[in-house]
Amino acid sequence: MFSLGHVEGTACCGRISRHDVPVRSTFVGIDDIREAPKTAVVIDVMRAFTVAAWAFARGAQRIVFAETLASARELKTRHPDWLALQDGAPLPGFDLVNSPGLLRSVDLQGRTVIQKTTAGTVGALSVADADVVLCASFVVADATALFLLDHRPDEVTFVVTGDGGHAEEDLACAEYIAERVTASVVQAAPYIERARNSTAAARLNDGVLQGYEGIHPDDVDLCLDLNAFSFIMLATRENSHMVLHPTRPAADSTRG
Ligand SMILES: O=C(O)[C@H](CS(=O)(=O)O)OP(=O)(O)O
Ligand SMILES: [Mg+2]
Repeated sequence: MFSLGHVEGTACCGRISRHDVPVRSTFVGIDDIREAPKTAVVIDVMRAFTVAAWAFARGAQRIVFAETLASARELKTRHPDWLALQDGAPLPGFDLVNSPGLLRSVDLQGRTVIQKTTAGTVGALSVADADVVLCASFVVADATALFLLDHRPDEVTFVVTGDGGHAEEDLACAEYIAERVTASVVQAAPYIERARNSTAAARLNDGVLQGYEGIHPDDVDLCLDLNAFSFIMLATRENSHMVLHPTRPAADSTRG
């Protein structure tokens, strides 16, 4: 498996290292998107794409994004064996909630999950026409950076889904991934601390204190668990749906 940590950050012995090819990164909120970018990385750390990664870790085969709660219920009606997931307190007609702490004990082997959340799934659907759509969070950060390093698009549009494009946890994760693509060594701790001190983290911790359903005491820590998983999450169009799949970056053999 290719290790990002060992790629030289500068030209060495005449060899142009991978990091010398600039990848231009832009960071936008959902409402800033006017046209589909070529390569989009949709970030939702707390909690949609931490939850999505945990769903795959628990055996889910794919995740279908729903535009609205109503369309999620309609999909569930048409496909009763699919599991419907939404954020907030449990709702009638839904099977799961958008909590990694609650999801990590559920067996999802071979299942299709319908996911509708406040920000993450909206962000993914807003760039559905992009050539490449990755959905990411800290738990798949380096794998996502490796994919970008491998594919080296000229430009990457990071969609910061939370708080109108200003969610500190999402921006920190996006900046970490962007840095991981261009620099050979990156200290992750400052990025993780920005997320730990974010409004979203405070909201979740407060929700635990208030006893809100649909939040687990471990949710924040699970969202900050850097590189818990080594797969990426690629979203593609399937018929009229946008579907997320876990994909392993190609095993490295010849990368310099
Ligand atoms: O479920 C979550 O943690 C959030 C709720 S909110 O956006 O912070 O209100 O939704 P998500 O779409 O996962 O960011
Ligand atoms: Mg979020």
